[in-house]
Amino acid sequence: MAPSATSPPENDSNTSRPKILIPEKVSPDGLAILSPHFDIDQPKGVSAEELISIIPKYHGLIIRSETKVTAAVLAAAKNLKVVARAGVGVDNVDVASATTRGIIVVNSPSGNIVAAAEHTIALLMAVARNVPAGDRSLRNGGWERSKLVGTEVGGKTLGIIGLGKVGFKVARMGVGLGMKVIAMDPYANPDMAASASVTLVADLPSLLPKVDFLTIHTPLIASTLDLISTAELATMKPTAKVLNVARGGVYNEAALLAAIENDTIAGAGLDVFTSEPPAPNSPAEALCRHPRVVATPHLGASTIEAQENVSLDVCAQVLTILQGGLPTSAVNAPLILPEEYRKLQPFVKLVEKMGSLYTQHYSGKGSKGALTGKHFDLIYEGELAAISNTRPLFAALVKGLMGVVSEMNVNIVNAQLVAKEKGIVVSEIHSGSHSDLAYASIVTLRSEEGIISGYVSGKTVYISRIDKFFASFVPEGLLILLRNYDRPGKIGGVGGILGRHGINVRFMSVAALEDAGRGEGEDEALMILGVEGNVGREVEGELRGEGGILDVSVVRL
Ligand SMILES: NC(=O)c1ccc[n+]([C@@H]2O[C@H](COP(=O)([O-])OP(=O)(O)OC[C@H]3O[C@@H](n4cnc5c(N)ncnc54)[C@H](O)[C@@H]3O)[C@@H](O)[C@H]2O)c1
Ligand SMILES: O=C(O)[C@H](O)COP(=O)(O)O
Repeated sequence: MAPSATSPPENDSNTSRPKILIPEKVSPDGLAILSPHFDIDQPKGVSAEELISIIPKYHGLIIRSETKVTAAVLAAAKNLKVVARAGVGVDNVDVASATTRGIIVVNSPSGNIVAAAEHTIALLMAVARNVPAGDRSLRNGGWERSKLVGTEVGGKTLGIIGLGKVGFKVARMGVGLGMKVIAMDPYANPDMAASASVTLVADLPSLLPKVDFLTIHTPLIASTLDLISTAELATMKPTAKVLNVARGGVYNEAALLAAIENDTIAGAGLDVFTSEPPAPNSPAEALCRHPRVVATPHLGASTIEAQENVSLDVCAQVLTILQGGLPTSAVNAPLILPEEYRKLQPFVKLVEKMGSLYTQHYSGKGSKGALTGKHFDLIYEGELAAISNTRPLFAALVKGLMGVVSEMNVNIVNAQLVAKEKGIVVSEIHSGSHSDLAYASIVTLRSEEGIISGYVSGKTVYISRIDKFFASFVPEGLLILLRNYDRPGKIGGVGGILGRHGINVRFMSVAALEDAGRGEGEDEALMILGVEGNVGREVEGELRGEGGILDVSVVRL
């Protein structure tokens, strides 16, 4: 069966434990979570070509902003289940390509927010008070007091573009410094902004001419690339200074350099660049050397605390994913609330088993077993029906259906794509609470050829129905399903055949027709045997030949 987000990975044939590659400096705190379970490699200075050549043997990749996880890297990563970004920005990861391949990308959305906001304030104060210039001068034997007169930030206007997690923290810190804070973010919550004494404005023309300091805290996306360029800078006060602790490219670097050189604006504090480190002879390099620019080498998240946070955050998620669970911060998967996760987890296992049972039980029965073009109803009854986000169950079904017939790595990230590609249509039906249900929740998989139902008790999953037969058995290990006439002596005959072939019977359950379902000639039962041993074609043939046996299927769950 192909490994996925809902099952532990198969190991590379040369290793005994799954392997994790960490080509950048990641705090050891999180690595301690992983080392008991996985082999961790931390090579230094891995080039793009080297990454492509070594990635096939790894199941997890943990990175920061320096490693470029390109489509070519992901194409070579035949065992990879997860790319974990120990930080926020995933602009160095080809997320679309990872999604297509079913590779989960996770990040740490909040671990370094305080660090980034504080670094913004550090740059704000540094550019306002010429701290680096004073330090440089003194080191060179100077004592330049009059040349380095700064400006106070208290009472000044701080403009923020992007009032998300970092932007909002910066806003609160700015207010704390006595600044007037105005912000532009079309998706910001106006109530939250008002509660933090931030005035929201509708657009850049309403913001730029007013600010003494401008800071951007958006991601770098198509709509924010070159957000501030020559035209925008020209509308600002010549005394204004700009800050960038978000991503290189939100200010056009050439335009920013020109604006500082021709006194359109007064200076800049920059932590991030379009190319890191800045390319030789590029505008970014000239900005870094400019006397009115304070520059740092992408240090926004580089605090001990932030690195501990992000490391713990992503390593916990890598462990969860590689052990078959759902991550808390997947970039390319639907979010699921923790309380929903607790409720859903056993059902994820159940539905995957049901899908796998479906494919194996109905396969070999002519075209009826084929999955392409098949329509399934996945029906949730009882408490489960009240949960709206059942995407993990949908994914578990597709994985279960496909897992036994395909090498494809199906998981919550790519399940919809895979289902579409294979022509599998699943209608999820939330059928509400029924007081007469025997269990708190029942899941039913219904298709043209039959019905499979199941339930969960504690952490154990059970199948309660196959077609017209009602049973209760744990769908685990090697099972033989025998449809037979419900007459005495069947069990002995079957037991004799299995015994002759050295097959051990772990359990046996007989599923009968519901009384109401008994009609004329319906004297059938379904025998479910949990077995250990090798059930080959010969055994199957002998079972089929046994008098009164109508149908045999062997499934491994
Ligand atoms: N320098 C560092 O070390 C460092 C550290 C942490 C975060 N970051 C970067 O900071 C940025 C912000 O991070 P965050 O966690 O606050 O992100 P976030 O997603 O919480 O916030 C981004 C905000 O930008 C807003 N936005 C998007 N497009 C916009 C537009 N065109 N105009 C105005 N607002 C727009 C969004 O509505 C959102 O509120 C990211 O690029 C992240 O990678 C850098
Ligand atoms: O996106 C982020 O989290 C920051 O830019 C931090 O990047 P880093 O992990 O490379 O310091």
